[in-house]
Amino acid sequence: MRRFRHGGADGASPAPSRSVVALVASGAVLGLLVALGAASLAWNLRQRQLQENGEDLARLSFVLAEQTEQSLQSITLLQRRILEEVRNGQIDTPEAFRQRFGSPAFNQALHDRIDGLPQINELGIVDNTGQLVNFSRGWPIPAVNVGDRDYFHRLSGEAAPPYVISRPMRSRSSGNWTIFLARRASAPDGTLLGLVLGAIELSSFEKLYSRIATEEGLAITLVRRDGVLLARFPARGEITGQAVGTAERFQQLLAGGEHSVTIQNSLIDDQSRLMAVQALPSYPMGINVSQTLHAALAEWRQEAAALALAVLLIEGGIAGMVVLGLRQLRAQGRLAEAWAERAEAGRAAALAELALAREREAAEREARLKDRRFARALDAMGQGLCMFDAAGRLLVHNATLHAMLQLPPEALQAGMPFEALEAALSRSTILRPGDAAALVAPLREASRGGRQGSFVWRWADGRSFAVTVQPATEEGSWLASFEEVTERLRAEQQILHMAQHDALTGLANRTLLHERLRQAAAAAAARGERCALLCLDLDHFKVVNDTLGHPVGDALLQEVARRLGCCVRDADTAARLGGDEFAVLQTGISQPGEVAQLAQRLIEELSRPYEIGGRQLALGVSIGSALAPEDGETGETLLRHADFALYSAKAEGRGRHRVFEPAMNTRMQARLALEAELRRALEEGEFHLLFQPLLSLPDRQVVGFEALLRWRHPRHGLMAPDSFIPLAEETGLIVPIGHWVLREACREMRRWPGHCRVAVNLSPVQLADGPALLRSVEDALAASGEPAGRLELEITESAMLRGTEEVLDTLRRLKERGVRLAMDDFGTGYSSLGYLRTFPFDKVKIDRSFVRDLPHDGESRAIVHAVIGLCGTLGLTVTAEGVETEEQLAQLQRENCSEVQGYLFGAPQPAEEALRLVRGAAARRQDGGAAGTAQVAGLAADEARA
Ligand SMILES: Nc1nc2c(ncn2[C@@H]2O[C@@H]3COP(=O)(O)O[C@H]4[C@@H](O)[C@H](n5cnc6c(=O)[nH]c(N)nc65)O[C@@H]4COP(=O)(O)O[C@H]3[C@H]2O)c(=O)[nH]1
Repeated sequence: MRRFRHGGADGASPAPSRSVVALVASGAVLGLLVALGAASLAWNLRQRQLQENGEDLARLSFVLAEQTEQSLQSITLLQRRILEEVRNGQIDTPEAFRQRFGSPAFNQALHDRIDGLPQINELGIVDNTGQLVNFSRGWPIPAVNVGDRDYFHRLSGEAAPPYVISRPMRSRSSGNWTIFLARRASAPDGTLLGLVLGAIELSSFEKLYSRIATEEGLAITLVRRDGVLLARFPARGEITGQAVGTAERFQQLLAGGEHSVTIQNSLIDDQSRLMAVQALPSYPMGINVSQTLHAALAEWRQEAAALALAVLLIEGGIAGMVVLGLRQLRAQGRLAEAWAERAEAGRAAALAELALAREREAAEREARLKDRRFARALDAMGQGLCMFDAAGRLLVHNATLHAMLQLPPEALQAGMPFEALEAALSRSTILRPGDAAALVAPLREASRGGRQGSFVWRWADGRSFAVTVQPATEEGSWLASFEEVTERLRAEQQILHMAQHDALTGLANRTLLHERLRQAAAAAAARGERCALLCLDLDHFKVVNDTLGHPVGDALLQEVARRLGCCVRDADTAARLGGDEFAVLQTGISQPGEVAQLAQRLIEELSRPYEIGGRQLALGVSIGSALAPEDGETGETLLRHADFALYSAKAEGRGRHRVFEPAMNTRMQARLALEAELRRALEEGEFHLLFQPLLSLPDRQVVGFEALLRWRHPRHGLMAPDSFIPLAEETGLIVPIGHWVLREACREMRRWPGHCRVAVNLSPVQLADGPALLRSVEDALAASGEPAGRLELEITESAMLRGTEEVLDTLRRLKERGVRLAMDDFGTGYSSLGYLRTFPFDKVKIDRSFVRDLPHDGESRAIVHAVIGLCGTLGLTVTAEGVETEEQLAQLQRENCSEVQGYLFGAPQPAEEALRLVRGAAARRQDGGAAGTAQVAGLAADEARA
């Protein structure tokens, strides 16, 4: 009381003025510290945001570079195979090159080779003058010359590089923006023979990028290392093919290491961008994935705004407190004066004190309000937040964190140590056992000064949260923020999954299989852990796909993949290598017999009938396997050896499993040589036809011949069709060969009397392309000038098994044209009788396996009886095949069979002998009498025996 009176008396009180200065100074220092702390926090958040976005961009550029590399690898593989053919075929002049690779047969081969490789648009062959001589797009080849193209100049000159990736240009065959991967074919003396071209349309890259680059400000660019722009999303068509940088700039962007991320000014849109550049490992190209800084920092701007608001509120709070303190000091001063001047005016002083108390109360209310506003701002943040002091006790947290964890309001309390926090989290209804401990352990570590930075907190229910731990103030307090990143992680996982899995079946793709194979082979070589690679090929899938259409083919492949998945263990890898090729990597093998057991299981499972779209389908599977480390120590060797074993399995009749043996290496070379020879045989005229007579009953008159193909091989001599037709069907060569057979058979028929027909065998592969078959038949008939009714086409019953509307339509159109249709090998397929009603056949040929056992075998007798009876009802001719004895003939005559064919009447014979046979028979008919016919049979039987 005295102190106040004294100060008030001399009018210059030093104590209150010192308090005022101290109060204002501490308010200013506190405000400054808060502002500095917030600025530092904002800067750290910005750096973290850039780092996270940069990592995302780097990951994406890596995945896209891998995928582009794969596309180019598939072209390179196909080109190398063609260049190997140049070397193996000892092609050493440009003329020989043009002849070998400019043929229709090679056109079909090109088409087949890119079948199932959607990333390649076209394969082409160019001669040494730049003239296009073949391409996979079709036949005939348009007159196109690429002699003026940059890649032709570079590859045709001296010291040419092994290959060139062209500038983007409009393809002269398709008109679309395209880049070419061109390789030079040289003779052994270095002479230019021509080029092998692989084309990729740029729109395929741009489509892919547009699907991926959905985030704002994202751009994906494919560039050549010399800075030429190949493709970009968002598209900038006007600068495609132009240099948008230099080789130096490209190097500079890569300088930061494999996954370098930098901030650069884009040379394309002049915007400041966060860029990640990834070079392709084997080609002079790179992927640049970038995001505008504006878009990259969008999230950060929101956080910074919330922080600024929070700082503003805190600063306001501090200012309020200072003002309040000043007022209080002033009030104290006034009160002291009042005490001094009016000591006896107790009542007035009491009133003043009361007023002061009210004022203080109001100021406190104001401060509480500001606190609440601050808390509300914190709660409004999208991220969950909590702050800990240096001793690891909870200081502050926001409502977002509460909501995220679905905790009751009182669960988190200021001052809580970690043990209490873990106990509180364990009471959350959505956290599972272990989730709380998984969070608190790294937080505790952070409080000891260990782990600061970001980590992902995964919940047992599949959700993930990015937790960022960072220092908050110098006194050792620190902040943990929580953001749900489940969707973002899922999207990243999905991109990774897409790059490693087959889109149709979801199985591992070739890239992933190679990776796992490499790891397993390395483990086998280093630690003796055995693994095996099984290569699978679906028998006859191509025919099903071609005849029933791709949707059915796709559904079938998906079902195959599902069954495959059921047969293997989790540790194994089931993969689709493309088309109908699958593979299984079996690991952890203790006995080699386990491989055979798995192969048997796969054969049984995949051969069970399939029900697709209400239709029953049958497939077989052939399997080849190789075991590591015995059969190969690297992934490549294992794959090659399993492939050889697969070829052996297919060659031995399909539907079986073969284990790799060293001798297969040699056999494989022989098979590849046979394939090359088959291609050459057509051009060199090594095929010819034999003709086997068809006789009517009961008069035994020759009514036609079946044309049967033979190959006069320069080294192996005469080859029967069974030894090369399956390979011709597999490679598609059966189409040009079948066309030759039709023309040749119709040409020969012109020399026979008018009542004699010629029968020609059709392969299911020919039947699969109806329009091409119709053209081929038209062409053969037009060239011979003979009526269509003299041509009979034999279609095997197994081809009909895959019958569809399209096949039926082709048969109807052939029938409308007047061609006769015969069902061959009747009785060897399923539900044969149904086909006779549905398909427009004129004739049925009973398979020789039923005729062989006549007349003694009761079952064969019953089948022959039933077929002849049914065909009689339907008005169809019946030909019995493979008649060898008089006994068989007598039984067939008893059943009223209408036609016969077999060694008893004549073996397949050269055209001149067939001609002599019909002319002799005609002469004898003019003489009249069955004696003549009997002679025909006797003569033919002699020939058969000879
Ligand atoms: N045991 C016995 N066999 C007899 C008798 N009479 C004829 N054969 C043989 O039975 C086969 C009849 O032809 P296929 O059933 O159409 O069966 C043919 C046909 O499916 C196919 N083929 C032949 N030429 C062609 C062709 O130009 N194109 C197509 N796609 N396939 C052809 O090759 C198969 C085998 O032809 P080839 O070896 O010439 O064998 C011929 C013929 O020599 C007999 O009394 N007893």
